[in-house]
Amino acid sequence: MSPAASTVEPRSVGDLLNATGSGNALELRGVTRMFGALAALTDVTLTVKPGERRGVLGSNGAGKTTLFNCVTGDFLPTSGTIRLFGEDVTRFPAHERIRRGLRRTYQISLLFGGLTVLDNVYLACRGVSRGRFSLVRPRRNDALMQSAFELIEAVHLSDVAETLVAELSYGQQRQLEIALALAGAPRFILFDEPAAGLSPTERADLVAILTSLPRHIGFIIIEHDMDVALRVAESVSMMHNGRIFKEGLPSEIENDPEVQELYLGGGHG
Ligand SMILES: Nc1ncnc2c1ncn2[C@@H]1O[C@H](COP(=O)(O)OP(=O)(O)OP(=O)(O)O)[C@@H](O)[C@H]1O
Repeated sequence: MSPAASTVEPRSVGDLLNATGSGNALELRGVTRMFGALAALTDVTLTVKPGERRGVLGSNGAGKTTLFNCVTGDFLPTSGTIRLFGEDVTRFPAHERIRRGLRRTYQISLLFGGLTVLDNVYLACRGVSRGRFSLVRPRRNDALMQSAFELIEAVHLSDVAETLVAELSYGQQRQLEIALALAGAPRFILFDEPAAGLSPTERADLVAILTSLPRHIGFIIIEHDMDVALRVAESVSMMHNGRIFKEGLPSEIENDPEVQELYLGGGHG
């Protein structure tokens, strides 16, 4: 089964609405997150349609990672609501959101360095499958193993499938993280600065991988590299001081004087 062919049964009326194209994949309404007296997010409202590819840009401390943490359930918002495919998941634990097709990558690597690329991806596929506690040794024609090979190919790592992760380049490890996020028929992925620390060649490879993802998988990409974000995203939300202050097409954002002043001027690290 290829990632493009993956399907998830509808779980709710919201899912059924989305099947006809009238719902949103992700919807935040008035989301605020306080850390003591500090407002990391203030009244954030954001909607992303199924299959849409959204860039979220902003200077250091703008609230981008906190936004992701609220969507994944790593943090609960102080106020506001979060809906995933029409369902209110605001108070759901992270694993319930994963069950509904949400995935994320992290800025920090979470890979098993002592295992091969194939083992890492196979375990990710196994972890989100029904038989995840089986101790039976996998065969190469096992359906999950086939899925693992397809995901490895989708992130351009077929040549190093049997290589230990600790021996991969940094860029290859970031590509592997994308494969892990693709395991188990995701419907929406949050990419947290996937281009950070990559060489120009690796960035070009990353752009090719992200633009080739199956069209039904929507995503948000947080990126400091404006060039990567604007090439991958179809729409962009700009954040500053915990608020979304502008949304538009990549071409509109790129040429916006306020964005240029705030993002390309000072404050961007
Ligand atoms: N766990 C936390 N405890 C206290 N303050 C936090 C916590 N997480 C984030 N913050 C604060 O919330 C604000 C937003 O941080 P956040 O990490 O979301 O920004 P960001 O846009 O992702 O920044 P960067 O681009 O540097 O990763 C910052 O002022 C940060 O110091």
